[in-house]
Order: sequence, then C-alpha cells, then structure tokens
Amino acid sequence: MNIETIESIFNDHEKVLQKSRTLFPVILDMADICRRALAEGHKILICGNGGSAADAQHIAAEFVGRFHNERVSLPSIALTTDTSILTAVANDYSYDRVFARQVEGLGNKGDVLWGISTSGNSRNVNEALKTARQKGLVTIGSTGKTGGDMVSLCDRVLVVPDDVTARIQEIHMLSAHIICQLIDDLEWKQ
Ligand SMILES: O=C(CO)[C@@H](O)[C@H](O)[C@H](O)[C@H](O)COP(=O)(O)O
Ligand SMILES: [Zn+2]
Repeated sequence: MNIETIESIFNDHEKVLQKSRTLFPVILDMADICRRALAEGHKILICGNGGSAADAQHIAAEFVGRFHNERVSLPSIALTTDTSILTAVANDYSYDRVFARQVEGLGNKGDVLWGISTSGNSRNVNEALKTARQKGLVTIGSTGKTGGDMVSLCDRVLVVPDDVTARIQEIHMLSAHIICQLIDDLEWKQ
C-alpha cells in the first residue's frame, strides 16, 4: 500500500477523462432523449450489474428526488432494487431475464431504457434492451471497452474509450451527472 498507487490511479483517471471529451455529443443526445421522454410524460428505466446497479439507483434517485434545483419529481425506476422481483425472476426463469421481465411489466412505448454495462456484454442488460425495443421504448446505453453487444441494441450509446472497468464506471457517473444537470437546467412546470 503506497502513495504511488494512488498517484497512478489519479493519472489513469485523468487520461481517460481527457480521451472522453470525444463523448460530449453523445452525452448531449442522451440528455435530449431523456428530456423529450420526460416532457411527454414518459419515464426512464435504468439497469446494470454490480457497480452499474449502484449507478442505476443513483441516477433514478437524482430524477425522482432532486439533483440540484428545486423542480417536480421526474419519473424514473432502477430495475435493480426489488429483491423479491429479482429473486423470483432469477429463480423461476433465469438471471438473464431479471431486467427484461421488468421491462415487460413496467415499460411503455415512449419510455427510455438506459442500460449500463462496462463490457456491453451483460446478458441481462442486453435482454432488457431487446425487450425494450420490441415494446417501442427508446434505448440508450453507457458502456466501454469495445461496447460489446450493447452497441447494436441502443439508439444512442456512450462508449468510454478505455478497458478498465473502474475507470469506465467513473466516466459513466460523471456523464450521468452531466445529463442530470442538463435536465435540471430546463423549465419544469411545478
Ligand atoms: O463495480 C465493479 C467493479 O468496479 C463490479 O461490481 C462490476 O460492476 C461487476 O463485476 C459487474 O458484474 C460487471 O458487469 P459489466 O459492467 O460488464 O456489465
Ligand atoms: Zn466498483
């Protein structure tokens, strides 16, 4: 355990942050997709595994609670939080269906499904994106590495140009906070 490790991770983070400046247009488009859906009375469903499950919950909380400004609550559901649903669907169907099944039950045409996966190859996230498309939801994704199978399942996708899961997740949450800020800056009627 030493200071050099900390410095090296800070340096890696800075490099990924610099490379990720190419993502500005995608971040803007993802914010606009969310804005349009919310303005038309639709909701944002979000899913991911592990750290990305935590990100899904974090983002949904920014929409439903508040980010920075005082505004109306904006409808968003993290599909990662209900342990009864998650365990029942994993037990009775398979873990690959835990998010897709919730999209079947909760998703409506015009809603947004936001999948988060650093590899882009988490089967449960990609199954949810497929189901979302079948039901007429708009699909967006946050990924990294090669983007995996997720890329072809999303209407707009943010691929962090790096291979390290933790560094990718850091840019995912930075871009999610920027999307929340862009949405917060709009006029929402009380
Ligand atoms: O948070 C981390 C690593 O930083 C882990 O919990 C990580 O999210 C898990 O290994 C996930 O299962 C990885 O899945 P994915 O990002 O490839 O979809
Ligand atoms: Zn982590």
